[in-house]
Amino acid sequence: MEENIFKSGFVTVAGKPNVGKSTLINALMGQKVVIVSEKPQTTRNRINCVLTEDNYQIVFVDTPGIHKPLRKIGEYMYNIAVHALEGVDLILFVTDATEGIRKSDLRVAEVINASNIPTILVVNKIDKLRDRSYIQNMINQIEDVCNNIVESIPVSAVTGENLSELKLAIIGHLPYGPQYYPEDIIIDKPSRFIISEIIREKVFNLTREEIPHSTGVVVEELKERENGVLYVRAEIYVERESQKPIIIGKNGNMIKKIGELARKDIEELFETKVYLDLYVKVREKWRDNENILNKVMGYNEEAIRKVNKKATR
Ligand SMILES: Nc1nc2c(ncn2[C@@H]2O[C@H](COP(=O)(O)OP(=O)(O)OP(=O)(O)O)[C@@H](O)[C@H]2O)c(=O)[nH]1
Repeated sequence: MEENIFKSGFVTVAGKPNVGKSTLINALMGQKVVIVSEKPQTTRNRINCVLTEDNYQIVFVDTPGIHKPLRKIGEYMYNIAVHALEGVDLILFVTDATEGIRKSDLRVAEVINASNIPTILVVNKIDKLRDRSYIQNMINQIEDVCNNIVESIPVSAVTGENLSELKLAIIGHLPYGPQYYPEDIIIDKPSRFIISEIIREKVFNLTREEIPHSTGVVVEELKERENGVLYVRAEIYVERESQKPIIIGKNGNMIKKIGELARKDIEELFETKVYLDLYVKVREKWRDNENILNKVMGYNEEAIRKVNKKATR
């Protein structure tokens, strides 16, 4: 492959929580690689998703939504998101068309403007709009704050409207460059992380109120047994004793459901039979416990620094 005809680059997908960043990445990737839920602040970590074709490689950097941090974990998520803007080739700034432009979008716009990195504004969820005449006004409001917007494209990550135009625009703004990852890599995280994310997605989607945000998942053991079955032992952390029975559910129904759905997804992804052993543990205030965040969940300063593209290359 000649380098001078191959385009490549790191593309950070940024925006406030719940605007559809992860859904957009899955749609552009053509398969589900990152978790999605209808609740804000689902994405907690930085995840690189790699799309390789004959003449280009796009490395999408999925980030937590940029929002005011309330806890230690929120601070971590904020830092990850802001640092993920450093040193990349392009930013996709995603907004939610159904909400209009809010103060929280303008705060993100200021952070993106300060980065000086070429940015495509993506106005998402247009499938939900009854009147599309407001879109241009939203674009103008963002362009007033962000001097680095190179193009603005309304899309729907769910119906796929305008996604091929968006993909062409992304490739158009990428530099010529090397293939950073081998073509069989689609996500640059260890298996344990990917599995814990799949389980976390099920908890997020099946539980309500404060439960989803109070839970964390740690894969404690992962090994292939002699019969070819992949054995996974994972712990679901909750913050209070009273939350434990909610995750377990009546007669263990909830944890069974979480396990069944997660097992199916893990089996599909790893193309093997899986035995999933789930436990619920109370870890008081784990979201403010630096030791748990750093050592157990891998949310640490080093991980934040690693978001810099130069370090990844
Ligand atoms: N109707 C519609 N819904 C969408 C679209 N894109 C995303 N959604 C929904 O919006 C919700 C949030 O989507 P996510 O992809 O998890 O959003 P996110 O920005 O990654 O969220 P955080 O992880 O909180 O930062 C989900 O319920 C999606 O199904 C879209 O184009 N149209």
